[in-house]
Amino acid sequence: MEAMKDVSKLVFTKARGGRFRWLTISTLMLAIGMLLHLVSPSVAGFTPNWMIATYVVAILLTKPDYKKCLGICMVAALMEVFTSKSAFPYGDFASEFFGAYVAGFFAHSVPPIRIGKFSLRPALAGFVTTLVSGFVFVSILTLVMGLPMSVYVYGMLPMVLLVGVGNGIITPFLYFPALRLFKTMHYMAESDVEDSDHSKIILKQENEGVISVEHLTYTYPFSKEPALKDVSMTVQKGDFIVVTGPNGAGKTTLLMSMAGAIPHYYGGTMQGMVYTDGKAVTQHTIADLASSIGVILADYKAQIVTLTVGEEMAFTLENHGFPPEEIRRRSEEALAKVHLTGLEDRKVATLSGGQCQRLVAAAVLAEEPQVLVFDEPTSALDPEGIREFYEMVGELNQKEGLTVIVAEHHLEAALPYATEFVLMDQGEIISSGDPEKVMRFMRKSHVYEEAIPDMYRAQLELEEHGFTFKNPFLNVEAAKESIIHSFEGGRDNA
Ligand SMILES: Nc1ncnc2c1ncn2[C@@H]1O[C@H](COP(=O)(O)OP(=O)(O)OP(=O)(O)O)[C@@H](O)[C@H]1O
Repeated sequence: MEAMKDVSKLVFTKARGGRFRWLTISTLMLAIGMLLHLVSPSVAGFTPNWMIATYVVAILLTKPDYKKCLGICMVAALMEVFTSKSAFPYGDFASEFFGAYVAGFFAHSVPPIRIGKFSLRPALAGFVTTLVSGFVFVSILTLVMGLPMSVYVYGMLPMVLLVGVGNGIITPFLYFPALRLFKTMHYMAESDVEDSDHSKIILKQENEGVISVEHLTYTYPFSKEPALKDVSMTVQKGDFIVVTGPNGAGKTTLLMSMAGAIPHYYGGTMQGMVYTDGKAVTQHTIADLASSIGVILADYKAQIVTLTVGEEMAFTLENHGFPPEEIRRRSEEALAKVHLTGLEDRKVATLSGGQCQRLVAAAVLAEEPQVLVFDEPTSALDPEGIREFYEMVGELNQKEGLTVIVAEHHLEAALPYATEFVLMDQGEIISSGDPEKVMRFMRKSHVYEEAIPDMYRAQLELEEHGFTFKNPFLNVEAAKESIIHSFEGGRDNA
């Protein structure tokens, strides 16, 4: 470790984001490579190696780490083995092993080398990767088949050189249109800049808490204005935090930064830092973060990937490699917590919206996270569904000790459970603390005043007429008690 940075405010992060986009782009490129391989005619016995050209393009575009480069190239090799007419197709596995590292080297360590706006890197990467991969392939073929040296030297090696030149020409023709296409789809990073590497610095959490957001200013890729501006906030174990604010205030962005999706998935630029479990979010892997912080998105149906409740519960747990009895135990416990016990065989399509949402919560709970993050969970629920939802989340918080963070516009049902209420506007936290204090601020400053629940608004209006109340009207019981108390002599000026 080189340097000590204990002032989070100074930490700058640039991330390309899209941790999984490499998979999408590579799959598409390899599919294109396979099609071209099958249909391209050979000219005088010569065809370019489309598979190498397309995996080089995929690796240059997405710059995955070397392990992922190897993964991409092994898939390419498998496709080559299935379609190869060579006498020893398995040599492709060895040749593409070397190809992976050469292409990875060009992506990570070779600068773009520009002539005007045009980068020479794709042509060079296509040429050199094909030479290395081809050389390994023909050498193995010669050895395995016992071919004469003269065939190797005067036939195969010149052919490798020729295919290398061919690939040096076709690779840019694939690279630049693909770059343009994926950029218009916002699949690409804004620029060639590498992700910030914080591996050599010690980042120290300043405030204690399971999550600590410290002076965070964050700008999405392709965006000029920051979505969060110098936001600081601490989440303590067992907290129930409700975040509100007008549309575009930055609620989802704040939640995504606490869950680590920012910057790991979204990319963008960040000043300041978010810490979970005492560790900077940029120094966690996304897998670590996903198992300690469970996220239920506003579009929760997009998180369902299987057909039945039981399958959905098992899906992530199987991916974690848990044995069947552990999967059964965790599934049953998590379904019980969201009141869906016994529905394992039900088709997901037959569940109500509220049940689907609880299923997603159960699947997340089965991973036994410490923190649950809900982004606008009640936007598609009716009033009864909203009430039931908060009863369930309230139980998870109070009985199971889970820390809960919710972005919410429907405050009436959420606030009775809140230990802390946060008001955001234009990317900033403008008030936070107990719900009563923040709602008074909303009323006084006219920021998102319309979201104040009717019951509490009535209390504030009555207070403006000189009444005082024992308890804030955060739920019917508290309001009833306060009104009775007031009639029994709590009125100030009347
Ligand atoms: N993926 C994105 N790329 C670029 N800008 C984004 C992206 N997502 C959100 N923004 C912008 O960031 C700002 C904050 O958005 P965010 O979704 O966090 O607000 P919000 O308070 O959750 O709003 P809502 O209540 O409408 O969901 C907005 O200006 C929004 O346009």
